[in-house]
Amino acid sequence: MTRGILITVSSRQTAPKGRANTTTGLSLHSKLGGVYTPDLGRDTTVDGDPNGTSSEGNLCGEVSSDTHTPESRRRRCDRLATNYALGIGSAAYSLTQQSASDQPAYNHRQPLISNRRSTFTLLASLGNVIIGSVYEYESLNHSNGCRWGHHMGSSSKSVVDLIEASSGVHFSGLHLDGLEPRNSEVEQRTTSAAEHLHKQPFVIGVAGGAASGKKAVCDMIIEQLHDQRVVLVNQDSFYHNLTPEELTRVHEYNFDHPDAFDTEQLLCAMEKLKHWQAVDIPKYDFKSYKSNVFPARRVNPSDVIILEGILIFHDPRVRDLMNMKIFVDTDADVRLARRIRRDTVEKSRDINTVLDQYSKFVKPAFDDFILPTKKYADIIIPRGGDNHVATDLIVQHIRTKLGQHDLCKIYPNLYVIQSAFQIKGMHTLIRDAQTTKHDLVFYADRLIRLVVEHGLGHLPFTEKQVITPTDSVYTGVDFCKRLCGVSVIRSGESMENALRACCKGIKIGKILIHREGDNGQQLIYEKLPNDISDRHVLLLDPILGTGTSRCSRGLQTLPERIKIVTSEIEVGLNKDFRVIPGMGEFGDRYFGTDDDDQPVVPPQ
Ligand SMILES: Nc1ncnc2c1ncn2[C@@H]1O[C@H](COP(=O)(O)OP(=O)(O)O)[C@@H](O)[C@H]1O
Ligand SMILES: O=c1ccn([C@@H]2O[C@H](COP(=O)(O)O)[C@@H](O)[C@H]2O)c(=O)[nH]1
Repeated sequence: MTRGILITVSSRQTAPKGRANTTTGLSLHSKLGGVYTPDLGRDTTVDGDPNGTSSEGNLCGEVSSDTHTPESRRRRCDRLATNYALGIGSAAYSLTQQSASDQPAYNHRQPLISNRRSTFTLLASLGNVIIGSVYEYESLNHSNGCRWGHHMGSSSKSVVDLIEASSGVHFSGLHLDGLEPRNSEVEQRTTSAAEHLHKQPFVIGVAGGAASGKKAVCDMIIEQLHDQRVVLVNQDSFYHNLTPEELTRVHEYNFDHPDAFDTEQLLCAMEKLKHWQAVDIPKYDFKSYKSNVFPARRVNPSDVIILEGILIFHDPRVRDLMNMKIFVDTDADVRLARRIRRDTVEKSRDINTVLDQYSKFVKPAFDDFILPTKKYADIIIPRGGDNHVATDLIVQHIRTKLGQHDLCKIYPNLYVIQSAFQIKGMHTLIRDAQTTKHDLVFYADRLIRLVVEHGLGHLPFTEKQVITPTDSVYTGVDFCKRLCGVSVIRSGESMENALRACCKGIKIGKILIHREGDNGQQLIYEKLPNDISDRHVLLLDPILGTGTSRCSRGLQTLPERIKIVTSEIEVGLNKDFRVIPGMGEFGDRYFGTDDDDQPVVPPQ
């Protein structure tokens, strides 16, 4: 026997006529006066079964409480990790897992399945503000025995009430813990975050053994980026000054140990540069072993900062500053030969001292501290400065990143579809408060279709050969077919048609998130395909505008296999936490619920 909630109604915009599964009609008045018809589980279909008649995929079907225990629900949501989040405007929403580091490696031909505890990570990319919330799925009232498909808190309001409450400023699940909306402190925090993030420099780390050619590589990068503002910061500048006692026994001092560096001072300097402030960087003197002999070097903030040094990848806090990590990998004998020449010629040291230092400190430290950091590198350059192909590729990548939005420089998983005047034009119309509903829907649909197509382009594929009508072989690709969509009620429903148009018969689930949380719960309703764990998930949410600093954690911990695709990134938030320039209440505008004269009523 099956039991559960069945709420299926058609909204004027999206429900095809004649869909058979409507059993309960339900509509509500939005705060703005329009009538909104919730679309909970409406007309969701199964792969190859566009009528949604299969019991497997009929998400509007009834729900058995015993087959959907909290545990099974949790497991299924754990698996929601194979996701793509699609959005227009500032949309960026994803479900991700808590521990990115212990995930199985991404295999682009295999959907990822995991039973680990999930964290729902809500992401918003608002111009240069990254804000949002993170909350753990396990905290979402599993113990109340609530059934799959029901709204989730025992003392929660009805789904309809919650949708009603969700109208107004669209926050898509803003977690308001510790955040008092509309107070001036928060406003200030938001503004300053926006300012800081506005000019995030691109930070490149270059590590490798002493005399491996790090400086040579940096010089080549700087030379090729002559039209950009690039600064080089050497880890050498942050050597601790030697005490008088250490100076008397300098040959016993280990300059290759991580403790030889004042990493706190380096972090301080980087903090300033990242926040667009000039900084004075000491100049280390290899002869006196002091960094206060020469005047400090004034370093101005720049678009690109190169951090170079033997142990620059050693401290995780320094590594975390980097957008790109390069390890210069040069043979030990080449390094030694270069070092002997450099230290005898440039530093006037005698060869025995150089060899002693090498065997006592330099080589052991390379093996113990430097080589183990090679694993952190994004790029390993064999032969150092001789490798022109590698430096060309690196410079190309940096140029691409510099041409992108700041957020894309920092977060490799964020994709903004390439802007063209057509796209700008559609945004112009959608954002224009004077645009009629008819035009808004028309242009939003066009734009959404592009975002969906773009998102689908990120799906895994295999090579496929076909025979053309001219009997020729064409080598192409075959995209993964195990897909499903999950729309975030309700504005996400505006994207369902585009997804259906691109993927015939695709299953689409739904989630409802309450912006302020209902009894501490933000995930209010969910209806997901049973076999979601075997599918790649496209999460649909057109606009996302939220407001806590906790969100940056979400973006930073975003596993690579979760991608966010959007058509534009907003400038920021205003004092009322509305996305600016924004496009207003997209759901209301799209579904017509902001228009008293045109109520949307379900077909009876
Ligand atoms: N490709 C190369 N061929 C010959 N000598 C090199 C090459 N790259 C660097 N050197 C020399 O080796 C020494 C160390 O190079 P450098 O780039 O300063 O290494 P690091 O910054 O890793 O200490 C320098 O004297 C430099 O002139
Ligand atoms: O006073 C000092 C300080 C450092 N060293 C050696 O320098 C290298 C690191 O510099 P690179 O430019 O990266 O080669 C390191 O191996 C130290 O041993 C020194 O000899 N004296």
